[in-house]
Amino acid sequence: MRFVDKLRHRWHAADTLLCVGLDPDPARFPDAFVDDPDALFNFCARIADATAEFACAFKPQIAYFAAHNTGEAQLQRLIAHINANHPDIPVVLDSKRGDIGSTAAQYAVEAFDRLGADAVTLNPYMGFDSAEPFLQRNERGSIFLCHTSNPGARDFQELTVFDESGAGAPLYQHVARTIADKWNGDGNCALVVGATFPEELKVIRGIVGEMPLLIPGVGAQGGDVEAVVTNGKTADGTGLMINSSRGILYASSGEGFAEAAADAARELRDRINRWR
Ligand SMILES: O=c1ccn([C@@H]2O[C@H](COP(=O)(O)O)[C@@H](O)[C@H]2O)c(=O)[nH]1
Repeated sequence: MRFVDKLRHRWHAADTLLCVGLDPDPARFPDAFVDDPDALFNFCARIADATAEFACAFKPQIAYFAAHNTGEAQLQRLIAHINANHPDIPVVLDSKRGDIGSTAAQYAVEAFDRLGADAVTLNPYMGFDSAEPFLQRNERGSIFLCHTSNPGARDFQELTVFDESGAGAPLYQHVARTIADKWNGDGNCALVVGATFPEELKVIRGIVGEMPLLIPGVGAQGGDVEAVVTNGKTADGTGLMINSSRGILYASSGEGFAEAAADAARELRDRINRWR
């Protein structure tokens, strides 16, 4: 099934807009994982199984795996585990790729063929030819950075740029408009918008119509759930993958870590649904 269809189906079937982020940091694992060579996989698989009923998507962040010798093999195994055991839940690989076309083609193979992700996060900075190898895989999702959640997002993303007609607008709005109008011919695009910028989120929703938005920044980064849902939802009360990673993964460092993660996921799912 196409990524966008899988996501839409999941929003409605499970009544959730929560994306569970998988950012495994061994320094924060419960003691039971200390001597486990497959700790990244085992920890994340337990979290995924415990939180699946509350999730519209899972988002593994590649850096937390690639930082370790056997990490990418464990990531591959984790995505295979999710695809086998939770086939209705799309996997978004957060790798923020972007390079010249020939190299981008290899990154597309990495994300979709080797790792088996349904969608991937991409940096649009290098332009259309850098995105094309991903866009051509139109059964998969291409999720472009638009307005990120970090304080430094302002450094470039809010600078005024001028298009060919001479009209000026902040760069993030130009990115949103270009992707919605020119890159999304197959309906397989989505955007990353930080929860920490709810006013900008409202503007972006106005530009992109029903396009799915991946929203990191609630939980540990302090984004406000009410503002995110109110400003970002579509007319039918969906349109969002609201991500929380550390707030769910490390809800407890004790033996009951998976149950604590499930409680945190349920609580956030419910808090999101209150404002839909
Ligand atoms: O603008 C962005 C884009 C991506 N991220 C990623 O999302 C998660 C957030 O983790 P929390 O623990 O919920 O803060 C993480 O993987 C980031 O790399 C982002 O935060 N902001």
